[in-house]
Amino acid sequence: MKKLSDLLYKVSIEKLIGNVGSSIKNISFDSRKVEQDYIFFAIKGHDLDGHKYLSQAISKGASVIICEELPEELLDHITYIQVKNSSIALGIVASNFYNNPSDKLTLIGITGTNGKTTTTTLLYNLFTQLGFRCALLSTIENRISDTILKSNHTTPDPITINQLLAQAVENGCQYAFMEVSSHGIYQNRLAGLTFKIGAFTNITHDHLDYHQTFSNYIAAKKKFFDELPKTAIAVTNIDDKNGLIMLQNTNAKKVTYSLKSNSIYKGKIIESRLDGMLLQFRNQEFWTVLAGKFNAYNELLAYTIASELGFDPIVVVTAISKLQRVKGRFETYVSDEKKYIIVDYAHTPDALQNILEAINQSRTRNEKLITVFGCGGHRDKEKRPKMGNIATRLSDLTIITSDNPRDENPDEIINEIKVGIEPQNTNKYLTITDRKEAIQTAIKMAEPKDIILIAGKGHENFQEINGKYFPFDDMKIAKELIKNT
Ligand SMILES: CC(=O)N[C@H]1[C@@H](OP(=O)(O)OP(=O)(O)OC[C@H]2O[C@@H](n3ccc(=O)[nH]c3=O)[C@H](O)[C@@H]2O)O[C@H](CO)[C@@H](O)[C@@H]1O[C@H](C)C(=O)N[C@@H](C)C(=O)N[C@H](CCC(=O)O)C(=O)O
Ligand SMILES: Nc1ncnc2c1ncn2[C@@H]1O[C@H](COP(=O)(O)OP(=O)(O)OP(=O)(O)O)[C@@H](O)[C@H]1O
Ligand SMILES: N[C@H](CCC[C@H](N)C(=O)O)C(=O)O
Ligand SMILES: [Mg+2]
Repeated sequence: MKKLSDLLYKVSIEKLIGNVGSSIKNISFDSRKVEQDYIFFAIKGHDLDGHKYLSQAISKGASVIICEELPEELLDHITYIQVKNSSIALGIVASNFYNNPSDKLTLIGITGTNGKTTTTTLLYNLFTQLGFRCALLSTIENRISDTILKSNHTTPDPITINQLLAQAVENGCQYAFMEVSSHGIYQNRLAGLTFKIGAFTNITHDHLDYHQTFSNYIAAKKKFFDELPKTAIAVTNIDDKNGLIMLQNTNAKKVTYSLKSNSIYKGKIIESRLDGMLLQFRNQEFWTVLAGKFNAYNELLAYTIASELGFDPIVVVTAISKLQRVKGRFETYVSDEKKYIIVDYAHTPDALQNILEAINQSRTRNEKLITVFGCGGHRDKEKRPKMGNIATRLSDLTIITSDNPRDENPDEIINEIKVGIEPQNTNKYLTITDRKEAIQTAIKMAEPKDIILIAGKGHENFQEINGKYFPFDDMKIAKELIKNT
């Protein structure tokens, strides 16, 4: 049990009704999960308003309500705390409840449209290699040292974040690397956390279904940097045209990295191949098995962060040169017949363009490039025609198929993708709704040395159709089909 008064430390309270001397068993923002002696946070959400569930929370045992609007009828045995923003209060109380774990380790957050999972995973592997116990909060999985825990979000809710970080502290972790999504920033899932470094990868078209406009989306990302303390370091990619905006109003130390513009941490690609790259960071050259220009950015960001944390650049580069590819990110497999399979999580127009350009820059053009991809249902529809345009423009053949249709009709999604195809490319694509069949067709059509890119689902091991999750793993399926074709 924790003392309510201790949990309220740093929360700015507008009005308090009741006493703060009581003991609290746990905290929740979901009335369905409340038990005896819980604090319930009423949050105005995307679809529902948590203020509608006060009586359910109380009947399940909540003794304290933290809300933005007080109910008309107040009960004697309940403590009501009115705040300006319940989600910010939730973040602060969640940190207090778990003894402020982010103060006890070095927390690094990475935001941006693409590259968050790759960079946080590279950092986790890099710092583990340097001999530290580390934690990772990512889209693919959460890790506390060697223990792998399931991840349901890119950036989880504040209770889960603090629970994971507390576990990390208990486990002796010194560093934690986490992905910071724009949803997470906008919904104040990071309130109450102490970051040592906040870093920006890039910003391109995604999630406009949620943020409505591109400037809102930029503002959501920028908020992360605006809220960093003076003691933190704000790192940005200045090759991205919105990179400097992130640093405009931050109190943190400002650090830049780039492959093109002039910056503090300057990198260069000397040679680029499908099986790796020769890179130069500042004046040190090294070979990496990661492929694609975007991975040069991801490795450069990892290098920048490690250098800013005080590690010797030579030690860092040596460790970076040993890093392996991240699951579902430019993951490759070459069959006995020398058909080349690449599985990548490119699920935005920018990411698809980047991976296709990376492949095109590293091939001879004596072989065909076949792209298999679709777009997720119940997600930003503006991505669809753009991705149709890019795939057909940059591949010899495109097989448009389903991603995770969710509650949408997969054929309608495919039709929306087709809208973006330019007239000169209309003879360069097929549509096959069933993703496995689409992969099989690509494998059958490929000849030795041809390259098949399977994009959009990366590490995912399921396909979500109408609320059901069917087992589906692009790489596993491709390998099985290659064996049996
Ligand atoms: C649209 C969105 O982001 N929703 C997230 C948000 O839910 P919400 O607050 O809007 O929920 P709501 O349904 O409107 O309900 C409002 C409040 O009423 C409460 N409630 C509701 C019903 C009830 O009976 N009792 C009750 O108390 C809810 O617990 C909530 O506090 O806050 C929840 C807790 O943090 C999240 O789990 C939830 O994620 C949903 C499931 C989701 O799908 N989110 C995706 C889009 C997402 O967050 N993605 C990003 C980025 C992905 C990427 O590109 O990498 C991520 O970080 O994962
Ligand atoms: N730095 C980068 N710049 C541009 N594209 C990238 C970069 N890094 C990765 N990509 C592309 O974006 C895809 C997704 O990468 P990654 O999973 O690392 O991004 P993310 O930011 O975690 O995405 P999500 O928002 O889904 O969590 C990769 O499969 C690759 O095609
Ligand atoms: N985190 C992203 C991942 C999209 C992956 C793609 N396979 C899809 O299902 O649209 C999202 O939820 O929008
Ligand atoms: Mg991610």
